[in-house]
Amino acid sequence: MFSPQIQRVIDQVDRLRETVDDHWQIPRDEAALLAQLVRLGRCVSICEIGASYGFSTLHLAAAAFENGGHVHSLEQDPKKVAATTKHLSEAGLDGAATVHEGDARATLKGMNPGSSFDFVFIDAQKSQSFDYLEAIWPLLAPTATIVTDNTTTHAEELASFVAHLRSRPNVVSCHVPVGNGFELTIRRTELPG
Ligand SMILES: C[S@@+](CC[C@H](N)C(=O)[O-])C[C@H]1O[C@@H](n2cnc3c(N)ncnc32)[C@H](O)[C@@H]1O
Repeated sequence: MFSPQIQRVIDQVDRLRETVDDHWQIPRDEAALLAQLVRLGRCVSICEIGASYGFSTLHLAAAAFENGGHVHSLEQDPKKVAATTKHLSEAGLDGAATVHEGDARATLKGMNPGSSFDFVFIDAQKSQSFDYLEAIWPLLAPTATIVTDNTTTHAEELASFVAHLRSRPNVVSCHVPVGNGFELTIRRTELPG
């Protein structure tokens, strides 16, 4: 599914699950599906909120690279920013992704990604989900996919957020029970408002 160089780094970061307490990365099957969604949508301008050590970032960047696209990944922990940047470089994907250090809510406010985002992966603090959505909404392309992680593992905590997402204009949205479970939302400006 990926080149040997990229797969080697993905496997290396995957092993952090056994050694690092704060890895918090999505399961392998979910990461593979994310990459397939980016490929399927031919997405080129991707935003990730919450990189951790770069497991999901590597998948998104590998698929974005195939599409000639770029990932902007937002992470507040400097140690994880450094690690993710290193992992991207080891995978030969440093040109396909930029890791932005800081609170995503502030980063998004000052952000000019060049082209509006056609794919967003939200995987940071569940209690801040509404803030991320409000900050990202003006930066979305007319057709955009938004994946919100943990809708199985944190179903109760995310219930009002998911209900809100589904009620927004120009949106179709459903639960995908893979990995941690995620909400797959498509915003298309020509859908009913
Ligand atoms: C679940 S982990 C991300 C896992 C990663 N997506 C993966 O699957 O490999 C959540 C990350 O979000 C970061 N985070 C939490 N709140 C944040 C915020 N407000 N801005 C930026 N990063 C944040 C944490 O430091 C943590 O590394």
